[in-house]
Amino acid sequence: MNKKSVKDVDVKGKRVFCRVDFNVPMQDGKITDETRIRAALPTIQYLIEQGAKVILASHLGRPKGKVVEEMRLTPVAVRLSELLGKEVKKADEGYGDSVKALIDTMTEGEVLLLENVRFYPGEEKNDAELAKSFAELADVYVNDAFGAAHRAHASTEGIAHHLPAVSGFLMQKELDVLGKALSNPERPFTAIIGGAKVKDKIGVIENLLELVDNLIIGGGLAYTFVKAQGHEIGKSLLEEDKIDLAKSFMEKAKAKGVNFYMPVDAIVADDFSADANTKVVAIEEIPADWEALDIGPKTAEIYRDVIQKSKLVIWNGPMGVFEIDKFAGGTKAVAQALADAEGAYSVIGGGDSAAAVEKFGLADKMSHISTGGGASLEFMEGKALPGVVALNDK
Ligand SMILES: Nc1ncnc2c1ncn2[C@@H]1O[C@H](COP(=O)(O)OP(=O)(O)OP(=O)(O)O)[C@@H](O)[C@H]1O
Ligand SMILES: O=C(O)[C@H](O)COP(=O)(O)O
Repeated sequence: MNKKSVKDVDVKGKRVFCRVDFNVPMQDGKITDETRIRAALPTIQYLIEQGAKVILASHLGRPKGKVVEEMRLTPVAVRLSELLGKEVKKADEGYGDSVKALIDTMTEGEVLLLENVRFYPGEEKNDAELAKSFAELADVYVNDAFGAAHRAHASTEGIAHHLPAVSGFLMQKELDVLGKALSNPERPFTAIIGGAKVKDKIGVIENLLELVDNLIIGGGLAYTFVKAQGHEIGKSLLEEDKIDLAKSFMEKAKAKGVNFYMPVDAIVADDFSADANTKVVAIEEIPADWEALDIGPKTAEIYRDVIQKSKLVIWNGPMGVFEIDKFAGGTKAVAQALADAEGAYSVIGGGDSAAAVEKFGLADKMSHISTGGGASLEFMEGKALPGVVALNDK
């Protein structure tokens, strides 16, 4: 990567504003998945060891510029303190005099977590004044929030214009792994694209069609492609206005010699629920009153075979409604195929696919699980990430 990292600056005794992505799922005030907190530890620990005054900032949820009590970062400070084995102070504000006073009392190696930066309307607007207010708290800016790097916000982009601005270790690792995969892929290179909607995956399919040997389609978005092939899809998810686009993707794949894999069978249900009646049908035989909620066993077998023969696999989006056990089989089969494919480097593109791999207990079998959902998707679309662009060049 051509951006400076935390190793390229002297942080000893300095106040370091470190943007992390602690946007973790919470239920009743409890953190239900702490992956993102753990992923930020190497940078935080390094800053502590180097004798920096570590000022951490993050968003949590989407409070839309207002204080939302349930979205305070207090539970994160408590957990982080346990993971670091040292006290993490927690500010009740994100900037201003009260925060400055707290920072004035900090000694080298101490850690302070600021309040949710999205409590301020200026954060998501990338307001210049707010960015300055954040910058006034520190001497150096470190961005380790890969998960939020696709957002041009005051704490991810604006602040970088006021301080020496470098990347953290997580940011570096994510960019290195994803960047290498897209610029110099080992072949055969396979991309698996699932999830709910074609509309959300247009950019990524377009970009990957230029790069991959195999493109595997699954999830709700697959049925717009099935319809584009001329089959009836019953009540399955359909984006009418994307049928022509789906056709053009299939034609482009053919022209480029990309193998385009689509479901050949599906698990259909008479209702979108855990108690629905289900059956396996061939893809051209989806009954009018039923909806396809998972790929079928024959499809899973074909996809497994392609995955096994690949050297690099990138996966974004589940193959079915994996939150309901009855429709989780296809997603699980793909996850298992990746886990078993010893010769393949497997990259999970964050979001729901990462949650699925966790749910099936296969996370430690994957080569890299991105901490960014939207960020990894935009990266795979070939877009520049504002939070990265703003950092200092080497
Ligand atoms: N056949 C299907 N019919 C309806 N919904 C489906 C189907 N297959 C998958 N889904 C749903 O798609 C959702 C995931 O889609 P989404 O596009 O958000 O995936 P993603 O890109 O992995 O997520 P993220 O945006 O978090 O990265 C899941 O909630 C899943 O239940
Ligand atoms: O969860 C994420 O993908 C990141 O933390 C970004 O969150 P956002 O989609 O609310 O900007």
